[in-house]
Amino acid sequence: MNATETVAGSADDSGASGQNDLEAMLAAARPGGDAPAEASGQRCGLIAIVGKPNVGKSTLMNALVGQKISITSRKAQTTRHRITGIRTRGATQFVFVDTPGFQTRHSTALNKSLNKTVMGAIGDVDLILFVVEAGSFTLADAKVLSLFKPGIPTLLIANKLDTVHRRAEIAPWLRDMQGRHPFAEFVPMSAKNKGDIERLYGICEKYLPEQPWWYAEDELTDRSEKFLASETVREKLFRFTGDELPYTSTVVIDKFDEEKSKQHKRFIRIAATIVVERDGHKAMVIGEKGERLKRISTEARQELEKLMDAKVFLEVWVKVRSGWADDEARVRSFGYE
Ligand SMILES: Nc1nc2c(ncn2[C@@H]2O[C@H](COP(=O)(O)OP(=O)(O)OP(=O)(O)O)[C@@H](O)[C@H]2O)c(=O)[nH]1
Repeated sequence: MNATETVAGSADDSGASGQNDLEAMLAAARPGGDAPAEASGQRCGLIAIVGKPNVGKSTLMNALVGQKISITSRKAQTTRHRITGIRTRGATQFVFVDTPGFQTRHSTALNKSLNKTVMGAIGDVDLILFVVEAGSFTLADAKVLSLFKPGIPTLLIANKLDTVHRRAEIAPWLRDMQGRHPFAEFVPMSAKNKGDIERLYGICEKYLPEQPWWYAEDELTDRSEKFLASETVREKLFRFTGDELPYTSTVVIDKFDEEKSKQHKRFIRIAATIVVERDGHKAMVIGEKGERLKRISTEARQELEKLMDAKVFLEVWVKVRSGWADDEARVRSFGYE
């Protein structure tokens, strides 16, 4: 067993905003298709970042991908996994796959679907980054860990090391962790520390197989623009409602049409529906005199215009679907299966 004792410095502010990713579970097909021609010395592989909610997965993902994910590719989805980010450094292409926050507390149909997606996402990756908070291991962490199939190299990412004031306590904790799973390596670090992120690339690299890259060097994501639209509205929804709104609220894109325009290079018309569970939630989203909904749509539109380099017309509706998180058929109809 190889313990990589990395002691991080203090956190800086480079961590990007956390992204909750409930929408990230639409399956597709495996990479391949238009892969670049054979190239010697190249490495490329799939990496899943997995862990219970709030351990810093999104922060880590954003730090590893290097910048806010933007649309760079309009080609059809060619991966079975949902690719969150692609980063090419030197001879290695790191392809990060998405795993929704693992939910252990509730067991609605939505959560069952989420958990299935987590298992699907990590079944055939090349490397798993199992993220926990340094010095802590709870039942929820154990539940996530219990899903891992043997044989896939797994790094224990002991994140938020900057919040651990007594570093001496980490060594016995790491020894305890050794007994819990045959981890390939231990990486105590802070997702907010640039030096740690650099070191992590070096560690991950050797677990990725030698094979030609799947994507062009400058591609960052292969998510569709429609998906990006729903995610952007969702991000603004949660930003402006804070913790008040339950995570079961979601965003459905009803219309996504690119139209011809004389004035604009690209003109995209989008209709989105925010689906909430109760009338009270609907009122919360709409806000006083519609102010909150207006802010959500304005900010989402402005961001989408930048991301897609287009003029965007965005309409956002709010609908109440009571109990939808418990209704399996409905969860499927929203594309979560
Ligand atoms: N101090 C410190 N805080 C961190 C670090 N990494 C993440 N955080 C914070 O931890 C909180 C949760 O981070 P996220 O990246 O949203 O966590 P997540 O695991 O993606 O959470 P879910 O989306 O709920 O699954 C945020 O407030 C982050 O700023 C770190 O290395 N040090």
